[in-house]
Amino acid sequence: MGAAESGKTTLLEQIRLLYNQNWTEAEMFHSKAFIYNNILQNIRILIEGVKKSGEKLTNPENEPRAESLLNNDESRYARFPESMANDIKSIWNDPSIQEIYAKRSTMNLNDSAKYFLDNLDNINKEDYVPSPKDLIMSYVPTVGVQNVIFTCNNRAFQLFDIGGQKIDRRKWATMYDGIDAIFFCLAISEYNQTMYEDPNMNRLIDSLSLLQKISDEPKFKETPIFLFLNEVDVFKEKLNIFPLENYCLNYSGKSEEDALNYMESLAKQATIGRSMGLIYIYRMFFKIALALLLTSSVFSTNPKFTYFVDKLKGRIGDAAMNCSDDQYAAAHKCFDAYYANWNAVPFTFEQFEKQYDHLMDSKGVQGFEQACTYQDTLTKCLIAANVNMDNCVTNEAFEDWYKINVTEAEQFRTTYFIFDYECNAGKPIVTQNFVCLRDIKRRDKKDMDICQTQYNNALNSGTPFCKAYNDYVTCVENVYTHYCGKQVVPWICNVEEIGLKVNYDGCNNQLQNCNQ
Ligand SMILES: Nc1nc2c(ncn2[C@@H]2O[C@H](COP(=O)(O)OP(=O)(O)OP(=O)(O)O)[C@@H](O)[C@H]2O)c(=O)[nH]1
Ligand SMILES: [Mg+2]
Repeated sequence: MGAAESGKTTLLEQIRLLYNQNWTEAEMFHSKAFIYNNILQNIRILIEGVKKSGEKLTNPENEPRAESLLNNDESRYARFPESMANDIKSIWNDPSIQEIYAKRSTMNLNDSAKYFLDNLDNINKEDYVPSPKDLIMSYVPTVGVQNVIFTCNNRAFQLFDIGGQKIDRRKWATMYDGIDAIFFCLAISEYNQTMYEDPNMNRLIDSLSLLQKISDEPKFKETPIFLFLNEVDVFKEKLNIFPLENYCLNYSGKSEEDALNYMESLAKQATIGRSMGLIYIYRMFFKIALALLLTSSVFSTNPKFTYFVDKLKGRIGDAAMNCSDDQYAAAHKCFDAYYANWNAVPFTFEQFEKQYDHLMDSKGVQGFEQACTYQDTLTKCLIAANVNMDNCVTNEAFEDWYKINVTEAEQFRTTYFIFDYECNAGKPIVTQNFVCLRDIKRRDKKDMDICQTQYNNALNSGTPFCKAYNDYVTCVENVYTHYCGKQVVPWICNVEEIGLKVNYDGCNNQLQNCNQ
């Protein structure tokens, strides 16, 4: 859900790409028609932009061409005649148009204008077939309902996409039954824009009141909302040109981060009264990059990217969270009791590690045994509450409970799994080699840095991520063998692999067998 042009269909298309769902010929045909329409609309907006600024086109020959484009067919959904295509190209390359394009955030210009105008030659060919990237970049207003079915984590999902223009919203209520989760898109970049449908209505205000309406809808009382604060890229670009305080009078922040936090606070206000487990807010930092990257081989092997894709899949998986509010609250209590043992104040991962090291240093192997009793109590508590770490205690849960950022949330959550291993299957190795394993962290700093550097270099030179990670694990194993002996290899191998697998499961069959 979300207002028009907030990115709903873009999100759906990305999901389709992730799950390898091809477009049908009819859809292709439909989108292709809109690409021509997008091109014409965009060049018209640019011409109007030059006019409004009181300027003229730099090349006088372009003036009559521009007039004819403005006065020609209202809209166009097919290839341009040769002469019209040439006119558009000539105008697009006009310095005045390029200058106004540079200031595009002042206009309601579609973000993909440049992409399509630059590619006009190709698009206007008789045998042109839009690429996935073209389809993602185009804006095809959704009329009625689209639906996609895909499988993630062995669960089948049916995702509906509905039109966000005012006229379409009237039909929304007919879809409210049987919905398990809502993806809501809010284009935060629109704070300075008004609606096509209602030129007196600010788009951000409209979007927020729509969000509030959905959040307050009795039928969605128990339905989780995944809120995507979208178009962060455009938002950041705009901030310098249109200061946020001119539009949001009670905003007094200074930085980009302040502005983003402010937007998030508006979204929170609109969803006030929802329990934490029923609203998840994400910032779409990746703009529409996800699908574009997916289709580009340069990026699809980039570890950061594959990691991200996996996270998005995880998030979609979260929609299926078979974790009730009660389980979520019970899990929170289990972790609160666990962390109370550690007395890490302030509650940061660094402080937690300090407390851990202190216990190991002061009490030796007994300290480790003590840490394992905390861990056992925690695990028992989670089992008693029938809580599954995978779909209930996500990184987002840690962020939510402890008001920490995602990096720290990941560190805390990963530590749970590593301790779980160390206090069970890995326990004999840890207790038998305790002092060496404890002290190696300090002694081997330089050797470990070498492993890290080799790993970074491998990635930078294009080694596939899983191979680079595997080589890194081998390197670390060698360091541990050198100081503590071969018997500790299964331990370090497992610790390193768990650290990866908790957050990314794309390498499972490509990592070495740790033999334990
Ligand atoms: N720069 C940028 N553009 C985006 C982003 N998300 C979507 N877009 C573009 O915005 C346009 C509108 O996106 P859609 O996904 O079609 O919008 P919608 O919410 O489905 O709109 P309706 O179907 O009319 O309700 C498309 O041209 C997208 O390529 C983003 O995060 N950043
Ligand atoms: Mg749409």
